[in-house]
Amino acid sequence: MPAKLSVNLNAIAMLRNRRDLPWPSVEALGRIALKSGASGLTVHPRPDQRHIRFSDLAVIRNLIDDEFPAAEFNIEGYPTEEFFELCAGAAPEQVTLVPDDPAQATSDHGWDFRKYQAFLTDAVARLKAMGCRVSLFADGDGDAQAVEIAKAVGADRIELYTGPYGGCYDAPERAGPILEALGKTADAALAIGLAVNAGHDLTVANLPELVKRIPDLAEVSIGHGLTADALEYGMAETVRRFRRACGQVV
Ligand SMILES: CC(=O)[C@@H](O)[C@H](O)COP(=O)(O)O
Ligand SMILES: NCC(=O)COP(=O)(O)O
Repeated sequence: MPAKLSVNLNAIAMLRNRRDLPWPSVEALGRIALKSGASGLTVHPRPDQRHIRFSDLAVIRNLIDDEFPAAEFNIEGYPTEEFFELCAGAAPEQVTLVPDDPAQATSDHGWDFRKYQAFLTDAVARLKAMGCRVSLFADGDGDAQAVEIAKAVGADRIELYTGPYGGCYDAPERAGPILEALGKTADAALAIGLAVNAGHDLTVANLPELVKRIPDLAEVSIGHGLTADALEYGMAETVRRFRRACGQVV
């Protein structure tokens, strides 16, 4: 089965937060994404709420429940008490735990599974008790032992951190070994019954090779590149609408 697409709304929320105005609306754009066949919506609320606000979570939960009951809500973040409370309130189908420092601009590494084994065992158990599927953000460095620890702490899935792969956009000759290491990590996970997600800096250009190397990829979550494309491919019609609003005959 082809990988499912979960649309990450963080970039939309970040644009919205430039002004004290309700647009672009995470609800409206989330609705368009789901109407267009995305299988879920992803958010990564950070403690300073610089992208997704905590109040967005109920809006997205209601959107899914009321209009797209087959879709999934995926919430990503570092497991603080505040994060557990957000998950308890929003009841996401999937939680992806990410080892982010609050000051980090964006996610840039997976868990150190050896160091955080006990911590993750507790966090995963708490989330599973809430009924959430749990995925753990993992470096795609081919470390099979790390993947075994991800399984041992009770996770259902890992999410491969694809930032270094996405970073090869201007030097595709560097992508081969990075893709192979991601593939080896996925092979190790799938062999022990862990499903595999992937995300970070994925694009229309780099997805085909990724899904070819990892045909059993369960889900990709994509925000930044997808939002950039939405702007680029939506710009022409939008300029025509504004020209009409100016009274121009278009
Ligand atoms: C875990 C991950 O790689 C992404 O979810 C990332 O956190 C996207 O969030 P930002 O768009 O806020 O960088
Ligand atoms: N989990 C990765 C994600 O949700 C989106 O990352 P990006 O496409 O914004 O880099």
